[in-house]
Amino acid sequence: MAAHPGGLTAVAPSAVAPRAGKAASGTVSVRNLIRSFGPKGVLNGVDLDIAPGEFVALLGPSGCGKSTLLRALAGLDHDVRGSGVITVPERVSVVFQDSRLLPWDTVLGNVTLGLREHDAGSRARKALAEVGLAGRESSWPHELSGGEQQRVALARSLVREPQLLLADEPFGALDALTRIRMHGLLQDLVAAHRPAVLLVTHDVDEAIALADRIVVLDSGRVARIRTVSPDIGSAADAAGHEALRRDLLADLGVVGTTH
Ligand SMILES: Nc1ncnc2c1ncn2[C@@H]1O[C@H](COP(=O)(O)OP(=O)(O)OP(=O)(O)O)[C@@H](O)[C@H]1O
Repeated sequence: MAAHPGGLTAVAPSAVAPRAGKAASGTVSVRNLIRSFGPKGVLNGVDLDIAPGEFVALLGPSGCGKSTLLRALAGLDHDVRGSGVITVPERVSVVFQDSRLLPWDTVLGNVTLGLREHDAGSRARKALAEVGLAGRESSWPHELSGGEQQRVALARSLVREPQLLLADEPFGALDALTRIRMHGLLQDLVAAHRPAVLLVTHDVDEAIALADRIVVLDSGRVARIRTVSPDIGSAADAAGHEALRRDLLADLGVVGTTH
């Protein structure tokens, strides 16, 4: 196991740094993860496993710690108090709600950013074609719509062939129609590249549409794990879809809601 690039550091003598390592197998494992910002406890003993190629959605009320968990897996937070053990694969990519493209570089430049391989350009062009942006390599980020910018962000993530894709509300800022299109695109990309995925979302329907398993976080702990049947999207299982939706809304404390 190697050290986590994010440096999961303990700053208080009473806190033990979350230990992090890399799993060659591509497995994700979180054990008894505790995290706090100042006096505020955010994650209070999270256990989570994600198998290679598995798609897990993370739902939970606002402020329950979803992004904190994702950031812990990404190794993004520094000077944070906590303890626990995190194991992630070697290659991890992250996408956020905003595309975080560099405004001073072209679409192609953004996708190849940091890639040193001699074939980076051709791989980036292929990734852009996969997300439906062939021919837009020379465009600047400001010339793209919000949905197109998120497509570039997805291409930038996938060109690195991640074993784990961490996605923090990647479609949260998009309109409903673009969002549905992006769901289809993400499904195609995941089927082609087979990364494990952890998707943070507020959207129950998005979670049901995309995930193999849905983890509900509450008060910094895993409150519920629900498996999504592969048939759930089919017309034949409309009742199953509705029942799962109802159960998840109840998990989230939303009762008596049908839509
Ligand atoms: N860097 C930080 N410094 C201080 N407090 C933080 C920091 N990051 C997160 N928090 C706090 O931790 C708690 C959990 O935040 P987090 O963003 O993980 O929640 P979330 O479930 O993703 O919320 P939302 O659904 O609203 O995005 C919040 O109360 C937040 O204010």
